[in-house]
Amino acid sequence: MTVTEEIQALREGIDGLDRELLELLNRRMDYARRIGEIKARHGIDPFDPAREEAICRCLTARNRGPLSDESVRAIYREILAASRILQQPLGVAFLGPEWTYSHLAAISLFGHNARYVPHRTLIDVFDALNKNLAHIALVPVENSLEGGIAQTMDLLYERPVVIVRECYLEIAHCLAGRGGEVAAVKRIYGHPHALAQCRRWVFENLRHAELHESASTAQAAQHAAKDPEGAAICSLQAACHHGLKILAERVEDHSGNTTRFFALGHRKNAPTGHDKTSILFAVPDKPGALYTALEPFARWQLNMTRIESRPNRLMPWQYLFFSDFEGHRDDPQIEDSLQALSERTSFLKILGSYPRSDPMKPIRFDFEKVRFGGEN
Ligand SMILES: C=C(O[C@@H]1C=C(C(=O)O)C=C[C@H]1O)C(=O)O
Repeated sequence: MTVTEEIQALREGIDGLDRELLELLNRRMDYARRIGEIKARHGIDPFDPAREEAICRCLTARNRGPLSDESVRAIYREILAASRILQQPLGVAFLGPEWTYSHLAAISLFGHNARYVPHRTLIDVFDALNKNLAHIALVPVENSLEGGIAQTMDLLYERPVVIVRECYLEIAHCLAGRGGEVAAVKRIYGHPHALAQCRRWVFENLRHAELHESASTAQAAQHAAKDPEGAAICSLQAACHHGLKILAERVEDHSGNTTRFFALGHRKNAPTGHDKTSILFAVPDKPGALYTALEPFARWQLNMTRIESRPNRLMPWQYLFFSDFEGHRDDPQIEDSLQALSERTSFLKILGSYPRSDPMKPIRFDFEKVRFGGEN
């Protein structure tokens, strides 16, 4: 057998499997369409994030390779997106323009087959959800280097929203320009957070360049595309989208730069057995108030994964606490703790229970694939 014949024989195997896969996928879509019809008749929201996460979790648990678990998830992200679109295209509002890290986070959760609508400000993103112009609002919550995103925290306090998903995205910045070399760059465009995250690299490599703040990393790429002597600090995807050349990769000062995002909706999730719950509360101004409020969580051995305070802007010198812990609000121990908490706090808002993601395994976008699609 020649090499060509050998490859041809194996390709026949692949072609046969692809035909079977297509047949199976269409049968799967048919079930989803039928479920969609039942949901439409009964006014049920077509999108069920907890069910989707349960499917992915069950499949990755069964997976014996050679597919990696990340690949199984990536494939199912798109299968689920194609399935959802048969029921109703999912409208996702995010902080634009296109190819911001928020856009990438949204794609990592909902696949390429959704109706993504960029908005100019975080307030507009929340408004899109509250005015029912989108099913989901995708917002950044905290960054591993810079901490909580103040405006998101304030809006979570003010607006009636429910957290339905979380995701951690690795923030990998590049320096991208219209051409030339790093040394020829006279102006650097970047979002203030991105500039701050690359401060040392810029000092060491482009000490004399002027720094220009942009409203987003994607807008920085737009500016760089118009300035022959300029460059942007942005994602590879934003650079490719604006036809920029990658002058340097991974220019952030610390590896492990990760941003956490919330997908907000209106409907409470069912438990998946692997959830996290986020709450927001204020305590009365008296000794031991915070300790007393949290005591039931310790008694039930609930794992608190975050606690962060923000000034309450409606009541000066009072504080709001944002806290996350493992488990679902319907779990008996958490129900009990939340009941006790409501009696010991001056304000309590349960922001939602949602499938838990691992901050140590953030979503990474495939660099090679992006470069292949771009100019470089
Ligand atoms: C088909 C359904 O609707 C949507 C599509 C899903 C799927 O394709 O498996 C899962 C959850 C929902 O977001 C369902 O609720 O089961």
